[in-house]
This record gives sequence, C-alpha cells and structure tokens, in this order.
Amino acid sequence: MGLDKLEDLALKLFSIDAVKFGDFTTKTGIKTPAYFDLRVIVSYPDIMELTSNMLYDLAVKDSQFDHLCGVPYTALPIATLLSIQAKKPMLMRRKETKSYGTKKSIEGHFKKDDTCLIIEDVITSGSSILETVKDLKNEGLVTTEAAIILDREQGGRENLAKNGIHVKSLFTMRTLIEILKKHKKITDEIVVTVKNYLNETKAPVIEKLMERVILPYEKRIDFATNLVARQLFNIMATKKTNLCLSADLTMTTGILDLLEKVGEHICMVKTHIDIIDDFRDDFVVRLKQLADRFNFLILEDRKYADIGHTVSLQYSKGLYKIGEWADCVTVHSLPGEGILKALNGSMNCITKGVFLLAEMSSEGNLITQQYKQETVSMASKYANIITGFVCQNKDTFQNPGLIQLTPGVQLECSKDDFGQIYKTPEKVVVENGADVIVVGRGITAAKNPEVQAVAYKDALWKCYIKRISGKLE
Ligand SMILES: O=c1ccn([C@@H]2O[C@H](COP(=O)(O)O)[C@@H](O)[C@H]2O)c(=O)[nH]1
Repeated sequence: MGLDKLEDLALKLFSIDAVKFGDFTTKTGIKTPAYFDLRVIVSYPDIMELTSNMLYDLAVKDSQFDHLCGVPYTALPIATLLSIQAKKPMLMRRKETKSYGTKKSIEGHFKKDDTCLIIEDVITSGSSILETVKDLKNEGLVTTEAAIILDREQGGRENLAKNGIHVKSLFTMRTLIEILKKHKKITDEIVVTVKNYLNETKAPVIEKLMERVILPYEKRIDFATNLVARQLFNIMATKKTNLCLSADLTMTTGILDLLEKVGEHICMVKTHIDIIDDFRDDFVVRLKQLADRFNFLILEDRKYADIGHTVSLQYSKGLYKIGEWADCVTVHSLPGEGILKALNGSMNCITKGVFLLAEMSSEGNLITQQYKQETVSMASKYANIITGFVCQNKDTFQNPGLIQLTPGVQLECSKDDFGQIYKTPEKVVVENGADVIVVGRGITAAKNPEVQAVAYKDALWKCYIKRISGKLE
C-alpha cells in the first residue's frame, strides 16, 4: 500500500479529531496521551470510503473467507462498505442477545465451519474482538483473521495471535505519530510522550490495570452488560457500601423493621421468601417501597436447580411470583444451560439479573474446579441476564463487568453447627476478591443489628478501599 494514501488518511483522521493528543482517561480508567474516536468518521463519507478502500487493499481482496463481521458498533459501517466492495456476505453480532424472537447472537445466513473475517476500528487488548470471535465460534463459525484500522500496540496483536487470530492493521500507534510528526501536526514532545507511554504500558501493565479486583466499582459500570450489575455498581459507588444483608428472618415485620433501620447502610437485601411464616402480597409491596426509599436492590436467593421449564414457572407463578418483585435471583448451573435459556425467556432481561452459583461457602460441598469453570463459561452465552457469580475466590472469573457475591462472612473466622464456614472481611474482600458481601446472622442475630450493620459496612468498605488502592497509576 502506498505511503501517500496512508499519510492522506492519517492527516484526514487528525483533521476531524478522530485522533487526539493530550491527557485523557479511557473508560477503563487508564490514563493515555493519545485518544482515538473513530466513531466520528460516519459524518465524513469521503473518509469512510478511503478507510474501507485501504482496508480492502490491505486485508480483504487477497484473503479467503466466507463472511465479514464487524465488531459492534464502530466497525459496522466499515464492514458494510467492505462487504459490498468484496461482494461477500456480512454477519452481524448482537452485543446483547435478544429476549424475544429467535434470540440469535449472530444475525445472517451461514453454515457450520464457514470462515469469517473480523473488521474492527481500534485494538488495545483485543478483548472486543475475542468476544465477537467467541460468539461466532459458538455458532460453528471459524475466525483466523482480523482487519483493523489502528493497533494501539498494547498487547492486542499478541493476545489475538495467542488465540489463533492474525491481525492486519492500517496503522500502529507508532506509524501514526511518525506521519503526524513528519507533517508537523504534532510536536516532538508529544512524540516522546506517546513513545514513553507505549514503552511503559506493555500488555501485562494494561491487563493489570483492567483487573477486576483493582478497578473501582464506578469504573466497572461500562464493562457490565446486565442492567442489574450496572445498577449495583452504581449503588455501591454512591452509597459507599458493598454490604448485602441476608434477611433470613421468618416474620415479615421482623424483616421490614430491620430494613427500616439498616436500609441506608446496604446495597442489596437478600431474601429467602419461602422461610417466611406470614407471607402476604403486601409484604413485597412494602419491601419494594423500602428498596426505593433507601436505594438498595432485592435478591431472592431461590437457588433454582430444576429443568428450564419448571424454573420458568417457579420464577413467574405460584404463591410468591418472584419475577414480579425481585431484581435478581440465584441459580444453580447443575441442570445445564436450559435453566438460563428458560429464565432468559421468562425474565424481563432489561431489568432483571441472575447470580449463578459457581462455588459455595459450606463445608464438604461437591463443587469441583471443572464444575466451577464450566459454570463460568455457561454464563458467557447469557451475558444480558448474568449479574455475576456467587463464589468464594477471585480467580473464579475475570470479567470486570460481573459481580462476585460472597456469603459466609463474619467479623471473626468461625463455623456454625451445620458446616457454614465464615471468613473475615479482610480475607474475602482483599484476598479473595468479593465485590458484594452477604452477611446474615452476623447482623440479624446481633443484640443491636443496626450498630452491627454499620460495623460490617465500615469494615467491608475499608477492605475494598485497601484492595483498589493497590491500583497502578
Ligand atoms: O454458598 C452459599 C450460598 C448462599 N448462602 C446464603 O447466604 C446466607 C448466609 O447467611 P449467614 O447467616 O451469614 O450464614 C444464607 O442465606 C445462605 O442461604 C451461603 O451461606 N453460602
């Protein structure tokens, strides 16, 4: 490809502010002296055409593939232009699986083992491409190549290569700044700053900065697909509490009175609706009023574990009609993914969520390493309804958009008479990566539950601050 054309495109991208230099913070909280916003090119048809012509020459015209797929959303218009130019059919990946109709994550006609070329605007770690590749793979499609506009040179190319995907890019960050320097669009000082930045932010550093356990809750909102997860991150960040009260009391007045006292200190209440002796419909009305007043969510710890059809009935019908009032529910992965498929169909996926049990706090439970890993991978197909995992360890999952809900917590390490194992706030939050911490009898059985709730809230928040302050600048 002629350098003139590349230079022309670089200068045009610079002129429309698709490429900027200064002090920026990315949505993941990483500081950067260079910022690329290629979304703006949709306003410039000539630049869109130039970009797609150049990608066509670089990576499309001589490649063998059956389909093109743009990574949502910025790359979609470019992928469309390339599809027309190459006369190759396009596939579209839905970021969120539809809750109605066919529920496909990949739209378009294809056959098993068809090959697909990925189109993307910018790569940093390569994670967006990998998400798209995973969905394509789940549908039986094969991906080995990606054509991109800009490689930020921060580990994405290597990461994708490890996953069998060869990247062809129009620019790297270094080639782009060299062109802009040559044409006196940026100063030598900017060039040095960007090069130093690239040397300092090699892949492992970037990966570290995006690590779930050191990102603050507010920075994780943008990673979350499920709305309940987004709400929960937001509530925790604003109320400065990661305490979930497990209100395991058997009389409705006991639960409501307790929530009147501790509502302001919690981000979520966890219920076991089937242990309540005097359940009446107005209980859930009052529960929801308290949740609105104090801004906390409601998790019904139902631990569904039946076939999908039965679970969809248990969720929406019967005495408790859980789906009508609980923001989220707990679900076992034991019966297989039919349970998630059914809930995906019967839940309002826009406003509801699922915590999938990947580990338990009880002594002698039968969950194995393989069970845990398969649970996490099962969840990835239902990202729109998965709020997070009930688990005990930080390495159970990596995605910063999901929430680790950890029960089995008291101020001192101990056990109850039936195998419940309690760990301390320090252990579960700092060492084991808990995001939302479930405390039941530690509060409900205390002489003064309100005072004890504040003690837990303060201890847990202190541990969270300690954990994220290990963050690299
Ligand atoms: O692995 C698990 C999953 C769920 N739970 C539930 O959390 C609370 C814990 O109550 P404590 O009084 O703090 O022990 C309870 O409702 C369990 O059903 C769990 O403990 N472990």
